[in-house]
Amino acid sequence: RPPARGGAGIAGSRRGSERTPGSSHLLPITAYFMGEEAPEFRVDRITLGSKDCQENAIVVGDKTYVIGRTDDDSKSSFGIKILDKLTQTWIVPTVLGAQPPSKSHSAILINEEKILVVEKGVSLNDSIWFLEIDTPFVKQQRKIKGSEVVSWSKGVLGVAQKPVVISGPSGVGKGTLIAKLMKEYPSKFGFSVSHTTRSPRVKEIDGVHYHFAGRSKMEQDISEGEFLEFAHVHGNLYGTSIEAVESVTDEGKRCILDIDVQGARSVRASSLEAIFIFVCPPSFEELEKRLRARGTETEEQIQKRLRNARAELDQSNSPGLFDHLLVNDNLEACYENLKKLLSLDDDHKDSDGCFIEDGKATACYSIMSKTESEVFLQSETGEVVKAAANLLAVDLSSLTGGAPGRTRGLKIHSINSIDNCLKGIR
Ligand SMILES: Nc1ncnc2c1ncn2[C@@H]1O[C@H](COP(=O)(O)OP(=O)(O)OP(=O)(O)O)[C@@H](O)[C@H]1O
Ligand SMILES: Nc1nc2c(ncn2[C@@H]2O[C@H](COP(=O)(O)O)[C@@H](O)[C@H]2O)c(=O)[nH]1
Repeated sequence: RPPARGGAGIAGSRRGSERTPGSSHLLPITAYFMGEEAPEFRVDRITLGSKDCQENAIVVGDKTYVIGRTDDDSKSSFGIKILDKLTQTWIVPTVLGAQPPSKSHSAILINEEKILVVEKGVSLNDSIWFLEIDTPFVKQQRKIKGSEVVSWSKGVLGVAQKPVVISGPSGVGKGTLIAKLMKEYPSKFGFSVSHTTRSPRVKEIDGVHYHFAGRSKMEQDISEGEFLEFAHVHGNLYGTSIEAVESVTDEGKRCILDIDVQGARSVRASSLEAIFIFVCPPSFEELEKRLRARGTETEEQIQKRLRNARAELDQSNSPGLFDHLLVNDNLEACYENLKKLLSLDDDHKDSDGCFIEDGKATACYSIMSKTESEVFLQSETGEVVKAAANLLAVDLSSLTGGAPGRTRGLKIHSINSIDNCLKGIR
């Protein structure tokens, strides 16, 4: 809200079956059917076995994941089915996460947790996806739902600066400080727009200050793993959707979260690496004065917020929770201190780790082979292999995140010749 505004718990598969290292491999579904007896499998409108790889079957232990494409009248989408070899049954899993564009693709098993899917006919930036089949998030969701789950996660080149979590009691000036920061550095920082069940204040805009949401829809989205954190604050439900944070980061900006202490605790416990700042008032009396002067709450609400403020101030010293405490006495002085804190954190300098000049150009790569940490992609645009960009290596050694957000830390570089590529494989 700059400055209007601001959980608990991110979300992990049953994996009973044994897997022999090296037993996983990629094969066309047709080959699978030819080689082994399989139960009847009817998928309406999945294109099977074409040269364009509109479907793949990937064997992981006792399961075969079939990633296909279904077309209905208006659009095509991915269809995923799992063949359980032990029970000889087909399972249709719940598929979480935004799915790839679904044109045509190639796929390969990266490890027992995820499958790399490379889309063709879209920009390189949009072409790399992971289908998570047994990551901690998928395991957790499987437990919650009591049924089979898989989840998409988009691969993003490079790493971003750590998000900044700002907490502190209501009325201390978090929103005011954030608004100053966003005004001075509009291209550097982006605000994580939270969801809340509270009613909008005058001048608050849906989608800008908050996503104002109905409780049942918000609770459903939380149960489906869409939230990084959520909390009941001053009688309402507030939460940070994963999309709120990822969309800021996708724009190349550093994400600022204005959330309460419970939310900060949840983010600390999540996989999101962030900087945590607690903003204190110079005194309790001054806090009360600011809350009243803002004039946005009823007397009853002010009393509730002040009661909660005492508890939040008590928790500001919780070991390992906040990295920095800032006292907001004089606004300008506090803002300067905030800026100092943020520029000190340069351990994650902006870098996209990408050596490809134009990630926006349409790409048509398919998976050629893989080593321990790299996957080699070959361009299908025609020309022979001599052009550098015809062969790409995707370095998967430093991936971070994953479903239910993005998989970041991809590095892609071009390979000069097929010989270099083969050397990598040998
Ligand atoms: N250093 C300061 N000195 C005096 N007033 C301040 C100072 N900082 C902020 N204020 C004022 O205090 C009021 C509360 O500030 P703000 O709305 O930014 O608080 P907040 O921490 O974001 O509250 P909430 O958690 O309820 O969203 C505002 O009217 C703001 O103008
Ligand atoms: N845990 C979360 N807390 C949040 C979130 N968004 C805002 N907040 C906090 O709520 C209070 C009240 O905000 P207000 O706009 O009603 O005054 C404040 O402390 C915010 O920091 C959220 O997504 N998660």
